[in-house]
Formats: sequence, C-alpha cells, structure tokens
Amino acid sequence: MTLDVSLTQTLGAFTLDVAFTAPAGVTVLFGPSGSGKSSVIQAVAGLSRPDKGHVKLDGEVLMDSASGRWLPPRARRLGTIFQDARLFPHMSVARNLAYGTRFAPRDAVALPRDRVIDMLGIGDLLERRPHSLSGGEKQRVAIGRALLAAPRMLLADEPLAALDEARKAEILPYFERLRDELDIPILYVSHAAAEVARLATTVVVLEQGRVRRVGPAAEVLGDPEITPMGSGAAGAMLEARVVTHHPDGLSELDADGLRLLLPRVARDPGATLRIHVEAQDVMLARRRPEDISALNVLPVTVRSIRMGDGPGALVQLDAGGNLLLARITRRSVAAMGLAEGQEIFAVLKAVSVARDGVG
Ligand SMILES: Nc1ncnc2c1ncn2[C@@H]1O[C@H](COP(=O)(O)OP(=O)(O)OP(=O)(O)O)[C@@H](O)[C@H]1O
Repeated sequence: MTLDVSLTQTLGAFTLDVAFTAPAGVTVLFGPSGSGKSSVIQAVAGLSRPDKGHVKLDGEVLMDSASGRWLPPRARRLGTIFQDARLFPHMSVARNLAYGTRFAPRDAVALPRDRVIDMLGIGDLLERRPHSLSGGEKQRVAIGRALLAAPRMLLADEPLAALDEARKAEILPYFERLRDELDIPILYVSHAAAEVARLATTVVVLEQGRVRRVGPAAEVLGDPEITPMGSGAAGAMLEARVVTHHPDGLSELDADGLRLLLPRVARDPGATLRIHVEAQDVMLARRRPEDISALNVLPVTVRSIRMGDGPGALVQLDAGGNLLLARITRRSVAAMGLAEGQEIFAVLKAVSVARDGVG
C-alpha cells in the first residue's frame, strides 16, 4: 500500500508545496514548528482542499485537482489520530470503540475487535468513561477506535505531543506494534527526533512548506546536513539485536557486527530493536583509548564533517555499515585534524543512551 502525495496549497502567507511517496510502514513527517506537517495531514485526510495536486492511495485517487475528483473525508477510509484523543465524553470506552466500527464499510476486512483491544491493552477500560482515563489510556482508546473503522491507512498528527514523558514512553510501544504487526501504513507527524528514530520506516523532512529530504529513517537521521545543528536530540538510529544479558545489569547488542553494551533492555535475546544514539553522547578519539570508563569504543570511519556557524560541528561516521553522528566542537575537528576517510574511534558511554531511545 503506497500513498502518493503531491500538493500545492496557499494558507494565508504560507505556501505548502510538497511531493512524496509513503511506502509501507511508518512514514514520519518531520520538521520544525510551522514547516507544514499538519497541513499535509489535513490535505491527505480531506479536511482541507489543496489548490493543486493529487493524493492517491495504492493508485486510487482520493483527490486530483486536474480531474476535479474529490473524495470527502469519510469516503477516504483513513483513520485519524490527533494530539487530543477526541473521544466522546458521554460514552464508555466500549461505545467509543463501537462508534469506530460503525464506519467500517460492510465489505471491509476489519481487524477483530478482540485483537485490537488486546493489542492496545484496553480490555480493563471498556466500562470506563473518558474523563476517568489517563492521557495515555485515552490515546490508546482513540487508536483502537480509528483501527476498528477498518482504515486503509492511519494518519497520526503528533499523537504523543500532549503527553508527559512517562505517558509517551507508554504509548510508543503501541505504535511500534501497529507498525510491526499490522499491514496498515501510517503517516505520522512528529518534531521529536527520538520518536522518529523509534518509529519511522521512512522520513520526510519538511522545511518551510517544502520537502527537504525523503529517505529511509537510518539514512536521513544519520545525515549531518539534515540534523538540526543545535538540537540536543540530533542523532543517528541503529537497528540492533539483543545478544545476551550480562549479570551486572548490562545488555549486549549487535548492530551488523557492531557490539554495544547498554543498560539492560527489556527484550529477550534474539529480539531486534532500535537505538537512538544522540550526537552529543558520542566522543571521538584518534587512537583507541585505554583505561577509560566508557564501555563502547567503536572503530569508525569519518564519512563527512559539517561545520556549524557557531562553535559546533557534526561528524558523520561509518561504524561497520551503521551511520553514527558525533557532535563535537570545530576546535576539536581542527585539533584532531579530522578528515573524510580517516579511521578513528567513537566512544559511547553505555548509560548515555536514554531509556526512551531504545525500543
Ligand atoms: N488555514 C490557515 N490559514 C492561514 N495560515 C495557515 C492555515 N493553516 C496553516 N497555516 C500556516 O501554515 C504554516 C504551517 O502550519 P502547520 O500547522 O502545517 O505546521 P506544522 O509543521 O504542523 O507545525 P507544528 O509543529 O507547530 O504543529 C504555519 O505558519 C501556519 O500558521
């Protein structure tokens, strides 16, 4: 299932002019506030009318300015999830879910209700009213309601933005399950790099209403030209397999031959997960450092160096086929004499990988 989007739309003083294709999996629209992410969702959902362009889902035309075709939102059969769960306050969770089912066309193959309830862990909430649910529980019910309408695609506009860190950590795994267990593509808006690293299959980077870059998540997040220079959350994404858990509370992981030690991860050996390594947590050394406390000393090759306008620089590293980013000072780049192709060592403290950066 592929979503093909090409849109031009004037919104006050802002112009949206984007074209991209979202393949299966989670496609994250990523960019700063005001870059046009929500406007894309609105247009795809049929909640706004672009001046020009088309939206096609697996070849079916949802809108096309050239032919004048325009499917109203409901006929598009896209499930939408917003920041606020938008549940019906006077209905129980069970009735909110049933409301979703009403919109499933008779011939649609809907997910079984029990499977949705089980996937989202909301079985104990069915008799409750929305006002008695936590923000995270409400959002899980909203996802369930959207799924039960048998959508062909899910649109999620910053679904975690209104939640505190603990609730975000609670909901993220559910989106991972949707990505991994269902055959429903998801278009997902976020401006949080850690969230993108955890969820995205494909990343569409928006800037001032235009597409700056589209590509597989690891490639885009590991690109120093894309990563915002000043952002603390800038960093690359690695896919790794749990090798074993050590008795001292560390887990050993393998990313294409790259061995990493991290604080214990909540997965069994053999499971694969993603690790978001923030650029500011990576140190560089010309020679293999000895007698240091950091557990991860990785041989890497410098792929590119992006000098910032201020004191900082981003260095892109190839670590056994994985991309890593290191944020260091321009002064260190000069002092170390760093250059493309150079073989050096990246140092990563095990404890520096944030809990929400692993999943
Ligand atoms: N109906 C409208 N009329 C006028 N301007 C609009 C309209 N809708 C959006 N805009 C403007 O378009 C720009 C992009 O807005 P949009 O909400 O798509 O950005 P965003 O990337 O989702 O931002 P955020 O992360 O803050 O939600 C903003 O400058 C916004 O003010």
